[in-house]
Amino acid sequence: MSEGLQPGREPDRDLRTTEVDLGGLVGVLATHLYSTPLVALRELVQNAHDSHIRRRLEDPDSTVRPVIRVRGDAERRTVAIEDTGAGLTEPEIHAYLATVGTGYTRLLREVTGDQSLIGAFGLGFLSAFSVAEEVAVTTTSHREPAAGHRYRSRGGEQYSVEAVAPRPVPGTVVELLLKPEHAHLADEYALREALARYCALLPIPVHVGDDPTPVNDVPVPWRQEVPGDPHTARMRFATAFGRRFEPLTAFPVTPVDGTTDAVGLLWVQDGGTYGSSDNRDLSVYLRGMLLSEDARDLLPSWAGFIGGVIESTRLTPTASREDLQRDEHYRALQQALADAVVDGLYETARLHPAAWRRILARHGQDLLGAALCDDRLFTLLADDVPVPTSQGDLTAGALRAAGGGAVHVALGSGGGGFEEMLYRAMQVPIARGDRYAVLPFLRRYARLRDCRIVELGSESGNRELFRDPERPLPAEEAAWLSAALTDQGEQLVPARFDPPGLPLVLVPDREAELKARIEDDQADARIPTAALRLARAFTAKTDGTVKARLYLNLASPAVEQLLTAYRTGHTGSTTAAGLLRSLKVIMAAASGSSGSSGGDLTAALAGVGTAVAALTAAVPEGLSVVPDTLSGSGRHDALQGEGTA
Ligand SMILES: Nc1ncnc2c1ncn2[C@@H]1O[C@H](COP(=O)(O)OP(=O)(O)OP(=O)(O)O)[C@@H](O)[C@H]1O
Repeated sequence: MSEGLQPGREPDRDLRTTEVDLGGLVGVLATHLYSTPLVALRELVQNAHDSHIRRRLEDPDSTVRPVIRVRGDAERRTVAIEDTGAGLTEPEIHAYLATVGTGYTRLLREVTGDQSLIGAFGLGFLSAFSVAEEVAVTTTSHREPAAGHRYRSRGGEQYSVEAVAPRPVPGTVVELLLKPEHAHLADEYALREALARYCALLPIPVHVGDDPTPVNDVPVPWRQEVPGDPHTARMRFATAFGRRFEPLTAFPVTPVDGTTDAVGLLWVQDGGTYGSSDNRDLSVYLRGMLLSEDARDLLPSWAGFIGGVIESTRLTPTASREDLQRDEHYRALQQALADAVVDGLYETARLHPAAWRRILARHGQDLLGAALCDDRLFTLLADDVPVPTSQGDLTAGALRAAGGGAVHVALGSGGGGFEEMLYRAMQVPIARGDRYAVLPFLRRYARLRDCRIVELGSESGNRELFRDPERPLPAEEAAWLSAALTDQGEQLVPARFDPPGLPLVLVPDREAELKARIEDDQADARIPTAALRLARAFTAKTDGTVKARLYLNLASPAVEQLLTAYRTGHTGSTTAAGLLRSLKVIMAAASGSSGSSGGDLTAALAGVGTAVAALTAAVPEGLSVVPDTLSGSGRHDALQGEGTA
């Protein structure tokens, strides 16, 4: 610790008072405290509101109907905020309006305990100077209805007060002569837009210009006086408030015992969200006044589809009253809002099935991810949320039923590879594991519902697809088949798989594919050097000589017949093998997996013609090239196999 700072020791120096450069301070407060010029209007409307509350507290018998009116005059470049509240006496102008850091409002709240008063810092009025060249406040106090005073100031540092005629009814009008750069604030259309948001929860009607309808005329659904069905009232409010999206449903936020006092409304927004898109939109009000328009961090990060409005007296605003202190109340509210979203979705699923279906269709992708973040949400969504599959969106339950009790998910990115072709032949839908949250969601679903998950494209998934043959093929037969069926870079793998009608399938080696792509000379031009060096260091470890595996289905009648023919020395076996080889090439070309191998398509097509010609060539009476085994049901199956594949 330095010598100058010692705890507990009284300084024995002369105490002097810190000087304040008032001009500088006023300038900073007026110009830099607030992020948008509209905040000045909010502060002045809020003062008008507080003044009405003051009037009610001091003069409970008053019959004056509280009204706030804001007028813009584009030609004169002025905005005026008018109230019929308490007004100010001349000493009050000096003591409160013109004293930075002191206001009457906070005192009044402390004395009366009235929590509907908004002002606290004694700073807000200064914001008028951030948008105005000159400010005039003409006021008549309800205590001295025969006296009028006008405060005037340019810049806020110096001011004058003069006696003027009293206002017809007590109250105040604050007039701003706007700086040229803020002239747009005088546009009444823009004023209406901004004030509708700022004042949505204010209990006193706020009018713009001569409009007889207040900007805040939509009933606030969590206030008791709203008549009719609560859901209708909620939807009405959400529709009026949600600026960017139509609401699909709306549900309440209610105080959580001892934790938060927040009340309000949340809604599910229409408008597609994909994966990580974040359209969270939360406005926070304190004592009826908008504090923050973008308090999205109070909502759970997975709730990109939620909009809402809440109010709470426990949150502490920053002095600019545009943001919130991140204190324990803030954190408690975060938790409460996450619970409110989950409760609301449960309520929607139960009470509003049509809206629930729209939400699932609209936000399925987001909900898949959301379900992973919240256990209760997972339970709600496990059987309802649509999962993108090769056969369109399906629930995990439908996916499982169509997969014979297992959910199938493809890990590859392209889709449409051999797995898909194989499963299409079996009518089994495959979930798109490359889409946001699909794979972890299905893994969790499989654990919850105790069902099998088959991950295609992984080694275990391929093993699941291609089972080992019951008996290994004799080496000599395997060698003959390999020579007859494979092309360069292909490896023959005898196996058993479904459907039995499919005699063989060619599966490209994904790592070899990657290696070929990375080692391609042109990769230099497309991939940054450092990344390419790393990638090549990795692919150097993969062998890459096997570009594709040809799985031969020993459970297929066509293959069985072929082997029988070969074993009996039937002359047609070579022709039949040639046909299968052509089939392989044609299927690989059709499934788009012929890139790295698979043979020449033109040659394969020609091969079909040659085989047909050989099988149908005129032969002497009594000498058949087609043995019985191939002319019966086995042959029929073999042809069917070609057809289905
Ligand atoms: N329209 C008005 N009618 C009557 N009194 C007003 C009006 N506007 C301002 N005042 C008085 O001027 C005081 C200072 O206003 P100012 O906006 O600077 O601070 P505040 O409203 O008290 O607090 P905050 O900075 O939190 O808004 C108020 O407390 C109030 O006593």
